[in-house]
Amino acid sequence: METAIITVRDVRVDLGGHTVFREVDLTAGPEEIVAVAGENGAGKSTLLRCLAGLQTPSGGQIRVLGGPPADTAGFWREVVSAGDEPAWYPGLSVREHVELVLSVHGGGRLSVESALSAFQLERRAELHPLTLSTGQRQRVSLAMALARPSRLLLLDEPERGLDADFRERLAGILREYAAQSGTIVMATHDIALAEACGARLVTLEAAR
Ligand SMILES: Nc1ncnc2c1ncn2[C@@H]1O[C@H](COP(=O)(O)OP(=O)(O)OP(=O)(O)O)[C@@H](O)[C@H]1O
Repeated sequence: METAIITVRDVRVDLGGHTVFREVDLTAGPEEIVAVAGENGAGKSTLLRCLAGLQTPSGGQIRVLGGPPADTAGFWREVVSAGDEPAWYPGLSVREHVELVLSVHGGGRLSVESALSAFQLERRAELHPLTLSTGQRQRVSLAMALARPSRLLLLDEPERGLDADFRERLAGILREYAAQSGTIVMATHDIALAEACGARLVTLEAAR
């Protein structure tokens, strides 16, 4: 029987005195990519925060990797979350940012060189991320997320800032991650990317 990596049952989130969404159900298994679509404000980022243990639901149940999601070191050894632009370390190049992730979380998935190559960053490797374009910085952020070993990727609008060619390339990278027993849940406004990934599309409806 397939082991669920994520189970969301009848979840509701209230924020600032308003219900963001209610009655949300979601499951994701190994080798599965789930794309969460929905209008601005539907709660896609909020749902990802719940899956990351960074937001407690107001009702319902969430299990991630067999237990409630928890913002703990053990949890983050298996889970990678990439959304808002990370805080770039002063004085560290693109290459050193990737090296830093691998030195903290362990290597084994992608080498520094293969991560730089997969994300077409070789010619920018010695620069500081803040000297790169928006899309190039997004590629660094994704390279850091994909280089280290993990079982679950939580991606908030991974397409942000990426050109059409690179979105196509990203679809292949994400498919490969899933094919290696990974699970991905991503919030996206790019249905073509979701389809190119072979993702199961789930549309989140904002509470009215
Ligand atoms: N800390 C907070 N306090 C009050 N309301 C919040 C808070 N965080 C989010 N919200 C509200 O929750 C709703 C959902 O926000 P969220 O960012 O999850 O939407 P989204 O679907 O990711 O939107 P987008 O497509 O624009 O990225 C919004 O109406 C937002 O204003």
